Amino acid sequence: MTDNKTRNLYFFISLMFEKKRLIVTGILLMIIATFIDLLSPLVMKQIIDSAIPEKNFKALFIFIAILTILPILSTIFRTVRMILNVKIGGNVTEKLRTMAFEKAFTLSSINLNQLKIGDIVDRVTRTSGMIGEVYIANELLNGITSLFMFLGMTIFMFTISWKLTLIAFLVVPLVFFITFKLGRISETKTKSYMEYTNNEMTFFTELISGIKNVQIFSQQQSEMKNVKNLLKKHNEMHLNTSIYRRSYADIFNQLVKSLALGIVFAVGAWDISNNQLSIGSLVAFTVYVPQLYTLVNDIQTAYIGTTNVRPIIKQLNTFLDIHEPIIQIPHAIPLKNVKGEVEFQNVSFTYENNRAGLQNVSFKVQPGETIGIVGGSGGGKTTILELLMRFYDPTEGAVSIDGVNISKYNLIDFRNAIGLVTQDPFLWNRTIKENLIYGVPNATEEQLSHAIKVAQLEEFIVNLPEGFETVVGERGVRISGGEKQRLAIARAILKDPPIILLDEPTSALDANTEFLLQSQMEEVFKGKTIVLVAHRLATIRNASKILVLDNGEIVEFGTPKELLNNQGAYYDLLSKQVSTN
Ligand SMILES: Nc1ncnc2c1ncn2[C@@H]1O[C@H](COP(=O)(O)OP(=O)(O)OP(=O)(O)O)[C@@H](O)[C@H]1O
Repeated sequence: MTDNKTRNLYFFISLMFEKKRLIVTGILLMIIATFIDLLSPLVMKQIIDSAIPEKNFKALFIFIAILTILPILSTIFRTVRMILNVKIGGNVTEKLRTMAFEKAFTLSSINLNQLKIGDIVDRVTRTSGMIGEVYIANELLNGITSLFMFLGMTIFMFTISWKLTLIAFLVVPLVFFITFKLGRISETKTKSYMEYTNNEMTFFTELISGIKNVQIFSQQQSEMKNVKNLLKKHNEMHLNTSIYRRSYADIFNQLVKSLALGIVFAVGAWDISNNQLSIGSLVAFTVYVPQLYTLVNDIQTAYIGTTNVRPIIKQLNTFLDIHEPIIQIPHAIPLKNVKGEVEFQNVSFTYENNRAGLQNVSFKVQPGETIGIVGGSGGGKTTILELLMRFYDPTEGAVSIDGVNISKYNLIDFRNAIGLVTQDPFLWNRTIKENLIYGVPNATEEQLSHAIKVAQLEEFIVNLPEGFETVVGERGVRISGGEKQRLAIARAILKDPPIILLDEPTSALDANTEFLLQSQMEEVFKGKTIVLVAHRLATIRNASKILVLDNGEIVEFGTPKELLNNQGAYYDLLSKQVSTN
């Protein structure tokens, strides 16, 4: 749904035309309501000009009854119209939120590293809501209907007195002039307000997720000071923006309305004294003029709203148009019946901050082999897995699976062929079962029991108050790091992909559980290609090959036996670990 061209204002407005029937019904309801409103002054005119002077009490009674019923009917029609507007605007918001979510799901790691969670949440919620629910539902649709009404009312008033109509219109251009001026100022104010609230939202989102850290470092006071400053500035900016958005316009409109009414009254009174106008007609005009200016007010609000929505649209467009480097090429190759050969050919990779992750890395893993990757911290081990998941594309060289560059594969097929277990796996705030079958919704009870048995989770789950149905908390806060890791391993077992990437998957386990889990994993993962990043060298003792990395470069590659015989980097690492243990 997200195209790469920036969407203009018309694009956003056109989204509401999906609900054409509702729009037409709303306009019709409004025409009826306004027609009803226009009738009331006419009835008043009849009461004053004929029923009272003729002492026609029957007519008077009927007119008064009509006067009582008309506003009720008008209110009902207006209310239904308002509900329709909310529905139309809500539909636009829903569409925009869907677009924003679709975009969010395609964000590559490069963009996710740069964007802030607060920004993404803002685009998906507030920005989309402001366009659909506020601008379209409240301002634009009201303005369009009022424009129709304004034209209709002008004709209606003309039929009663062209002279008073022209007088009532004398000051209308003044309103439109001021509207134009205010619109321009308001757009600038809204722009800075949006930028400010955006940064504020990002700050708050980070602060809330870091509350524990605030407590650890006892920074409550200083963070509270930051919060108070931000909130104070927010209030000032909000007030300033609101004043330009509405208050000045309201005062000015009232001024103009009173002026128009005064002139109409003066000219009307003069005409009555010269027998050129009936009292009833003047009374009708004193009702019409404020109504007319209410419509002008709505048109004005729509105009100012249109200028204000531009910066909001720009923000949403900027998000929707973010360039995605990791895309699926047209006519991508489906990846079925994976053998599991993994190859890095002269791969170099630089992170976006120009820090080299890997330099000229080449190695090959045969189907069914296990390769252990070791090396110092920051050596590039995780980067190898990130490239293998195609979270990033290499700056140079190629990563291939079964002899084909992975960028040529259908992205979904490709990611389905790989299971990734990280050191700190992400868990949803859902039940254990829901977390386990995430990505494998059709897993059977037997598969589930088998996976938890292999992952050494049976006892843990049995002892939970609600077993499989226990909710693990946001990011799995209610369970331990080791339990999270075992759940992630169970998930990979359930997914059963031909290639498995393990990034220190058992680092949080005690030696005994790790040993049991390892031997079980070796059994169930037999025949699969495994890339295992390890700090504890004991975990890769049975690997087919070992790759030693340092500063993004390969310093050694071979079978464990070969590397031991070499007495090089791997031998040194192993000796250090043995002596430390
Ligand atoms: N998202 C990123 N943006 C910029 N630089 C990064 C990013 N991720 C990693 N790096 C840098 O790339 C280099 C390799 O990092 P990598 O995570 O692959 O190392 P590692 O061998 O897995 O380290 P460790 O054993 O500490 O987990 C490091 O210098 C790291 O600071």
